[in-house]
Amino acid sequence: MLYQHQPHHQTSERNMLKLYTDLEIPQLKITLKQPLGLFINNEFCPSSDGKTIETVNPTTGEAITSFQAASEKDVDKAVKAARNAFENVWSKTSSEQRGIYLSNLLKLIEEEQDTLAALETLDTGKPFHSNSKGDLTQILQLTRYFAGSADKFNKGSTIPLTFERFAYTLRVPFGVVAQIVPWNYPLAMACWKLQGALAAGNTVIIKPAENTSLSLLYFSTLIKKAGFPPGVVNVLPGYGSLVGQALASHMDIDKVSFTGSTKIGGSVLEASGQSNLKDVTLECGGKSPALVFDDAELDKAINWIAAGIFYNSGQNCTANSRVYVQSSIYDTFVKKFKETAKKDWDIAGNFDPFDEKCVVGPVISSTQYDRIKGFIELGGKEEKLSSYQTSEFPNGKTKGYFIPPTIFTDVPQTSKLLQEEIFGPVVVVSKFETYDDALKLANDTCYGLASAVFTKDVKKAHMFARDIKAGTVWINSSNDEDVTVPFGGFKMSGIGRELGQSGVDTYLQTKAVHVNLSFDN
Ligand SMILES: NC(=O)C1=CN([C@@H]2O[C@H](COP(=O)(O)OP(=O)(O)OC[C@H]3O[C@@H](n4cnc5c(N)ncnc54)[C@H](O)[C@@H]3O)[C@@H](O)[C@H]2O)C=CC1
Ligand code: BAL
Repeated sequence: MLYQHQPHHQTSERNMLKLYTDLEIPQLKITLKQPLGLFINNEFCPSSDGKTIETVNPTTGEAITSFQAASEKDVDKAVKAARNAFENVWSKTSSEQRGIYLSNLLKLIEEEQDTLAALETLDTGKPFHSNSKGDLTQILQLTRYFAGSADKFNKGSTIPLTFERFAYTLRVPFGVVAQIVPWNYPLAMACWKLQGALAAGNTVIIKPAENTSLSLLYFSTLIKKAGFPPGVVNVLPGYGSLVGQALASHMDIDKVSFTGSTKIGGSVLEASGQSNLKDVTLECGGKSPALVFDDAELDKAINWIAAGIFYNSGQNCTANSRVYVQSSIYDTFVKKFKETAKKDWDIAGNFDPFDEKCVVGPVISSTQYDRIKGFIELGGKEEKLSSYQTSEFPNGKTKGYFIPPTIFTDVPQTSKLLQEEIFGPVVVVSKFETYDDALKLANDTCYGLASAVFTKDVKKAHMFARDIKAGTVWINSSNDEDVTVPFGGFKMSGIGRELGQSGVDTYLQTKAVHVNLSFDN
């Protein structure tokens, strides 16, 4: 690497002024100029108080570089830029032209996809070939979709009232939108939100997670190259408790969209209520069930379920982290599930996520590593549960945050491991007898993000789709998203929907216009 190691959270004169650094990713022979500043009005700038945040490579536990961390003053500056761009430029730009800017962006993402994917792997540890490139494929699909939607989803309707009166509705953007995104899919989650908001005609201030800001900062250079006018997109890296909180509380922001933990989602909602009642979209946590009935195609079900929990090291809000299996096939399922986990998802001593053979990378941070390890220890030592790990913890062999896929079996419904979101490669398996039994267990959670059912019985599958309280239901698959399909949660998993037409609708509000043709009254 060309970067210099900096001790954690150090603020120095040199950092204060540093707006770019050269990064080299030797495995892919990629060298890039990494922006490190706040992106406001299409320029990278230092933070007002000179604070920086160091970002760590989870594969090695070592620092990559430090970037500027926004202050409250910078939030105000970005809001002013976004407000000015909305009122004077973007609200007067045609929807067709917005689509053209998004199409320009699509072309640039296509050209730079390997660099963006490489940055994602460097900063998150997710395997380059099996994960980061997949994230970029999805980003290209959704950018294409939203570019095409800019002049299509903003149509209102006409409502006849009486002979001399009618009304029509306009679908108009909110104005200035704040977006707060997490670290599990840093660029993909940003693009789920950003492209939809831009297609709808809003200007945006987007905050990446403090531990994964590099890809979005690099992406900002493409925003400028694509021709978006200054102030339409502003990227504010910084701490959630400061920048995220300031955005959620800001009096001149019209909408906030957040993805992350249910706890912080609640505080974003509260901040809106305590400030200007800005519109709120939340994508929060999950503890998604997968049900396997005795008539399921067992091997296929196991492949889907293993991918649905171990992909991205289990750091998926929709991960099928609770598996319920009908008792008559339970033992066979458990045996085969362990075999599949070992065969397809073992870390296997591979600690380089740029290597094609690496399918399970490290988890994002030492904090998450300790948290997930804590759950595994709790399951074994306190709850005395049976478990299987595809291999030992690789202590001493790497400084990265690698956690071997772990399966807990015969887990009671009351177990903490079954009730709480672990957000790692850890799954609990339990048995059920009847459909009613299984449904009750599946719905016994405060979350309602996603669910999966495996059966050849069409009636049972659709009954489950009807009865489960979750925003997504997969029948004979799991975690296979599509950018054209709406996504979001029931219960404490969130408010609102993203992707598909909902991904634009969520950034539009309805204005009703009443027309009176009579001159008499
Ligand atoms: N639903 C999902 O996709 C995600 C869920 N999580 C869950 O959250 C757990 C903890 O992870 P964290 O990184 O702590 O998640 P988090 O909810 O704190 O972070 C998500 C985003 O919110 C921002 N944020 C933090 N505090 C804020 C505040 N007071 N106001 C506004 N924004 C704020 C962060 O900077 C980040 O950009 C994970 O173990 C997992 O269970 C985490 C990331 C993504
Ligand atoms: N698959 C993207 C949403 C999530 O799992 O966090």
